[in-house]
Amino acid sequence: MDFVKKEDKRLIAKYEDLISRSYIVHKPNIYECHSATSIPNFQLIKSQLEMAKPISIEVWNPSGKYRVVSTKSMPGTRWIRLLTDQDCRVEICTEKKTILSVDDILALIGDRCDGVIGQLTEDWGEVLFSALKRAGGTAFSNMAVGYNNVDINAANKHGVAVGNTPGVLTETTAELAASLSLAAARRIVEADQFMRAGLYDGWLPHLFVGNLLKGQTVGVIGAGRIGSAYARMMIEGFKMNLIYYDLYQSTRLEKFVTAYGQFLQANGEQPVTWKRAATMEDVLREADVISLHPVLDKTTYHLINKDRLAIMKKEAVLVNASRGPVIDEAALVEHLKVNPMFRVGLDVFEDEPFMKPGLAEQKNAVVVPHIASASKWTREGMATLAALNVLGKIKGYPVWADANRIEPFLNDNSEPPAACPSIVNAKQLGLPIAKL
Ligand SMILES: NC(=O)C1=CN([C@@H]2O[C@H](COP(=O)(O)OP(=O)(O)OC[C@H]3O[C@@H](n4cnc5c(N)ncnc54)[C@H](O)[C@@H]3O)[C@@H](O)[C@H]2O)C=CC1
Ligand SMILES: O=C(O)C(=O)CO
Repeated sequence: MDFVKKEDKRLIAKYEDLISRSYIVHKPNIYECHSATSIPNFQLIKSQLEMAKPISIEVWNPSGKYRVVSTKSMPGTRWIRLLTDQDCRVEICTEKKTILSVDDILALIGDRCDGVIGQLTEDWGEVLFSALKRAGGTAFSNMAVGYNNVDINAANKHGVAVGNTPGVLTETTAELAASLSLAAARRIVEADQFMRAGLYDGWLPHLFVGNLLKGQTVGVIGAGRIGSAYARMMIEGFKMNLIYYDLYQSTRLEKFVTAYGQFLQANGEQPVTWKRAATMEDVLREADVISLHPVLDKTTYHLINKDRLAIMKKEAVLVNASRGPVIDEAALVEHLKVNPMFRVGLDVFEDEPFMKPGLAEQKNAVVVPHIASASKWTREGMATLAALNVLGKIKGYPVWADANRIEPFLNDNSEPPAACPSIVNAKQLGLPIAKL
């Protein structure tokens, strides 16, 4: 008997026949090689295994018919069970490095792969989609709602369905944007640092004076799922008035504000109001707190630039929990330097994981590492939706007709519908749509 470390799995995959004949057995941390001497070229195989720079993986249901790769370990186990129950062999990359390169992912795809669950940090373009197609794959899903890291044209060219994970992260992300709004408006992080530094020596009238939100105007740019949920939180929670800018009218949001305003008035309070702005500049000029929630594409790249920062109120709060490049971050750093009362709350950065020079030193910036969707329920749900997107395509299921109504897929107590929850290029690929 001999042993090969589990990290050597990538090359082991080349010797699947040995594994299938039980010469090599999966154990939690190692591969146990039985009857080593009877395996032809065992020493050669072993030295190749030792020389290679392997991609370490963990395997579930090794005998599964369909090979599904996840480029990262994801929260929860339901997503794994849903795949293994449907005859999938699941390989999860356990490599220590945070961001996998295209070469790393090519190695994971290998010669035969039915589908991949990937992450927003990865560059999914021509190279990876052509490799996936060559390996027999037809399905990819981002574990994210945003898919600006994916070249949809390349996916279409190679007939690969691209999934994303809408809805399950709407409230969680909006709550983080609301947290950043409050933290910036009330200078929470600055005050925390002051306290921990032992500088507090008694209450003072001027100590960490910030902005009151009640009765002020909240501006939302991109009033889709998350932008609308954020708007409701700020309106309902802090009785702010709304001004929003989106390419489309958000009728549901407008109706909500109207009804809530009527409720407040009926209770003898000042009603809240809403306005759909004709231009983004109107939002920037009028709002006291502005939160960015559009998709990242050509139309929203550097949406907030030097000129647009200049028209915002000097004491405004700007929040970004969408994508970093929506703001010209270098221009923002300069703006923060000369406008100490202007504050920002940032979850995302232009050159993630880096910040532009100077940003970390600005006290009027609250910065967190892209955690807006980071609640347990949401992250487990994202993993489930991503897995079901890939599974559904592999099994030939239709695409769910309304990606905004994904609750049936998230119920732990029942089996999910036989459908792909959200495939963004379903139309281009001519995929069938499920009846709800
Ligand atoms: N920081 C984080 O962890 C997270 C970030 N996100 C980001 O938030 C984005 C939005 O997510 P959802 O609300 O679910 O998407 P959504 O599709 O419901 O909303 C996006 C909205 O942006 C609008 N829009 C597009 N182009 C625009 C433009 N040029 N000007 C103004 N509005 C424009 C769309 O009309 C749509 O209403 C995602 O694409 C993703 O990049 C999402 C979840 C978590
Ligand atoms: O879903 C997304 O788009 C994220 O940024 C992470 O939740």
